[in-house]
Amino acid sequence: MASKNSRPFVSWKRLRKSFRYAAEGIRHTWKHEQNFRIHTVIAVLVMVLAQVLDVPFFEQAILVIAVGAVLCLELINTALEHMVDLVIQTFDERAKIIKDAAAGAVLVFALTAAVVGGMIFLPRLLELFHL
Ligand SMILES: Nc1ncnc2c1ncn2[C@@H]1O[C@H](COP(=O)(O)OP(=O)(O)OP(=O)(O)O)[C@@H](O)[C@H]1O
Repeated sequence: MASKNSRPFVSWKRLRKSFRYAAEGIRHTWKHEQNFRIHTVIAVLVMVLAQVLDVPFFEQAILVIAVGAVLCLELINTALEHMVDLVIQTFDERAKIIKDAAAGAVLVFALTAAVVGGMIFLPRLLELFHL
């Protein structure tokens, strides 16, 4: 029997497979979760606006982290929703708490990202429109 230790340090086949499965998870979430689609479109618009307003590189990096984290939380929220549905098919107060808390985590970080976006964009937009 081949032991785990005899595996190569990097198996390109396994690496390709793990990327494929991750892409399938993202595709599934895009297809079935409206909030993920909305956040993805907002993420793209935020990065386009950052280019248009010539936001400095470091602040763009902060924006990338903020929008990326929102999308990651959406994916984790979707995973949790499915896990709960797999384990509990009836109404259960604990299932409600798990789903609501996970949704709350997405909301908290989405609001945090919105504040970060406001801090970066608002002064530039006000200056642009001479306000
Ligand atoms: N098994 C359950 N027991 C108790 N409450 C549940 C259960 N499943 C869902 N809920 C409640 O219904 C809400 C919506 O759950 P649902 O699984 O439909 O997720 P969703 O947020 O609507 O996701 P989607 O975007 O896929 O529609 C949850 O946040 C939770 O309050």
